[in-house]
Amino acid sequence: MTALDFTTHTVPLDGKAKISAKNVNLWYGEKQALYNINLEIAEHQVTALIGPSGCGKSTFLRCLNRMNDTISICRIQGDIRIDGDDIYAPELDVVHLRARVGMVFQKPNPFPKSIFDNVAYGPRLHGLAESKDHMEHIVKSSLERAGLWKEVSDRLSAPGTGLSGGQQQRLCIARAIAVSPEVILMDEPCSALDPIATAKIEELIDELRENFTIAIVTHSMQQAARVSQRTAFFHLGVLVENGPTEGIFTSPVDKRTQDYVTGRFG
Ligand SMILES: Nc1ncnc2c1ncn2[C@@H]1O[C@H](COP(=O)(O)OP(=O)(O)OP(=O)(O)O)[C@@H](O)[C@H]1O
Repeated sequence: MTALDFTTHTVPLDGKAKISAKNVNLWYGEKQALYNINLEIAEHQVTALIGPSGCGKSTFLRCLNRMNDTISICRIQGDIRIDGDDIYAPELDVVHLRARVGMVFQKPNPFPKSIFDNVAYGPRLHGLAESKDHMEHIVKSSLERAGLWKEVSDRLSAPGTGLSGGQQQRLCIARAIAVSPEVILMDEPCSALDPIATAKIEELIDELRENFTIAIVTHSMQQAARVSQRTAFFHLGVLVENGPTEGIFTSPVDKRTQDYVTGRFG
């Protein structure tokens, strides 16, 4: 077995970092899944996390809103900050963190509630609406921003689970937006969708970056190229290369990145 190559090539951000991860190591039990990750995520940009299956991209994404806390055998070391706030600080309120850093999963997972209540869930939990009218405004504007309002405005009390797969995923995006997060994490959000629904979500991602910082895990290099401004390539738990997306795909520096983006493995 060849030794792991821990080299990381980084093209620094040209704007502000919203998230900064330093020397992040992570273990599931005895097995190390992330090795000394140093990555900055640019504000109001889309950062794609790519790499072969099992390379640690979802694990890293889940570090950013402490979703890994729910896995008892998971242990993390290092420093992750959002706008300078240490998200692993002992006094930090994880519920508040997850309102700042929302998440959209691979499979659309609306709650078994009405469309309205799916979107109103977070604002209710966090006491964000001052009145019934205010709540209605939050729900409407979240559905509008998720590009779903026109399709559901006449059936807000129908179950969210009755929508098509693509609509359900946009409902989940509306649910994430409703609490005004600063960052949205997306873990392969289009993998269960057909090409038309995928195109709609990709378009939406591009619009959302105006107001949010987005990190997206994707298996599709075409998708990473279409939606992201920066790309981070992971391999065997190591962050191999990160920089502007075009550079990663057209002139990668590391042989491992070259092999992946040219389809030699993965
Ligand atoms: N809950 C868990 N318990 C134990 N090991 C885990 C757990 N989740 C992930 N792993 C392991 O950590 C490593 C990284 O997994 P991760 O899911 O982050 O990779 P990935 O790059 O997102 O893969 P994929 O593209 O297949 O989703 C893998 O070896 C995986 O088996």
